[in-house]
Amino acid sequence: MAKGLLFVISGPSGVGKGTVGNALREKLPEITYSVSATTRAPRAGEQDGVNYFFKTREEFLGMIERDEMLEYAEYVGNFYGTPRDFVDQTLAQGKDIFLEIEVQGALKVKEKFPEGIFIFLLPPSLDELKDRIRGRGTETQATIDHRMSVAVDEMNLLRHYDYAVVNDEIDFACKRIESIIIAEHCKVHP
Ligand SMILES: Nc1nc2c(ncn2[C@@H]2O[C@H](COP(=O)(O)OP(=O)(O)O)[C@@H](O)[C@H]2O)c(=O)[nH]1
Ligand SMILES: Nc1ncnc2c1ncn2[C@@H]1O[C@H](COP(=O)(O)OP(=O)(O)O)[C@@H](O)[C@H]1O
Repeated sequence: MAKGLLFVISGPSGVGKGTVGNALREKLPEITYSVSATTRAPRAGEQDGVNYFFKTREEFLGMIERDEMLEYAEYVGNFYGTPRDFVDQTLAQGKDIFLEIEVQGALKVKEKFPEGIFIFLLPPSLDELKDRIRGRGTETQATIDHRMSVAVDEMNLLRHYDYAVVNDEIDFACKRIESIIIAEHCKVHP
């Protein structure tokens, strides 16, 4: 059986990875998403095992030590990582897997899975990005400033990606990603 394809959707905080990811899941329910582990505190409405596996720092470090992470990154004071087994099992079953992760982690995945398809989600502008992070209302001013400075550094890494998708309108961004998925499956040499 042919292995599935690994897609990584990355980009700065607040660009709309979660929003576009949710819209994509609604349109394409057959898509399998990896659930990350994190040491960040759950936000209102987030569920353990659905949005993230919420871990203590000790538990997370244990997973790293046991080599259970495909990649992990420290991002704005918390750890985030992709459990390796689920990704391997999904691909072995011939299914595609989607990772929605920040930029450092995406580049680590690229070292291990150079055949992966790396999609960078871009904001229409930096001002719009700041408005989106602020509008979400989940971050303090200090965290917003920190996330914005990280965002500028992250955008400089666009050249390592295969595709750039501007998230101007959620529907348009989804269409672009769907088109990429279709095109990748039509490749003669995937
Ligand atoms: N490297 C890495 N980044 C992740 C992982 N899971 C989530 N992230 C990223 O970590 C960043 C912060 O996530 P979060 O605190 O949920 O905030 P939000 O995505 O900006 O709402 C985002 O860019 C996520 O895409 C992971 O497993 N590995
Ligand atoms: N295309 C879009 N147009 C307008 N607002 C958007 C768009 N995509 C996302 N947003 C808003 O921007 C904020 C950040 O989106 P989110 O999905 O949480 O980003 P990320 O997961 O990349 O951090 C949310 O309030 C979301 O509703």
